[in-house]
Amino acid sequence: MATDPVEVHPDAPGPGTKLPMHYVECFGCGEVESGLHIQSTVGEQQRVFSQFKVTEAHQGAPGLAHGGLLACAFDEALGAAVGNLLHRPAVTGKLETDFLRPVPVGSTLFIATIVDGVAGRKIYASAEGRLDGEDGPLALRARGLFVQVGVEHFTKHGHPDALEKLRRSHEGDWDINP
Ligand SMILES: CCCCCCCC/C=C\CCCCCCCC(=O)SCCNC(=O)CCNC(=O)[C@H](O)C(C)(C)COP(=O)(O)OP(=O)(O)OC[C@H]1O[C@@H](n2cnc3c(N)ncnc32)[C@H](O)[C@@H]1OP(=O)(O)O
Repeated sequence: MATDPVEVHPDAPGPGTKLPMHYVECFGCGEVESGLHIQSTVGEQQRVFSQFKVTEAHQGAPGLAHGGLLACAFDEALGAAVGNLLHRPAVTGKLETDFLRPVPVGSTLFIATIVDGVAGRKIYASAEGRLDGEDGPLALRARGLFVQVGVEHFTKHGHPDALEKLRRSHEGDWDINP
């Protein structure tokens, strides 16, 4: 698959910037009580670093994180990297996850994401998740294809007040006017 190199948007937040939640009701990064509460920070070049603290609310097997929620954590981390670094509204078209080690309740998953390449509306990103530290044991790998969409994707398919809700959630550094 041939891709163009990633061009980080000139207005993208710089390295070290802690990313705001993109939507207060988002299960991945918002204020939902049993949500994932993922926090992300911009890294160098086209990288973003995210953390997911696994609690009892996130169990599948006793004491272990649910695989679907781990995939959700990667969806959020990859999507945050794509959206914030490229400033392109995009949705997940495909998400592939390799589960290499169990992730216990009480651990923190350190997710390192890189935006790999762009081909028209298609944006490719990948990530690794390590246990309890940036250099901890490798627990997961994921690859995602995100597809750029227009604002009508959210207004047509989602809540009629989608743009207003996003505006209220966001800190205003995104142009989400149709
Ligand atoms: C205005 C608001 C802005 C807000 C920004 C705020 C800041 C945010 C910053 C950051 C935070 C973000 C954090 C979010 C994280 C979570 C993200 C999610 O979970 S998103 C929900 C789950 N995903 C869906 O619900 C998609 C459902 N699917 C669709 O709507 C469509 O299928 C869509 C848009 C993905 C594609 O449909 P088509 O009709 O527009 O385009 P077609 O032609 O089908 O695909 C375009 C290209 O992509 C390939 N493609 C699409 N899906 C593929 C797949 N599954 N596998 C392989 N290729 C695929 C196609 O083959 C095509 O490629 P070829 O151009 O021909 O080369």
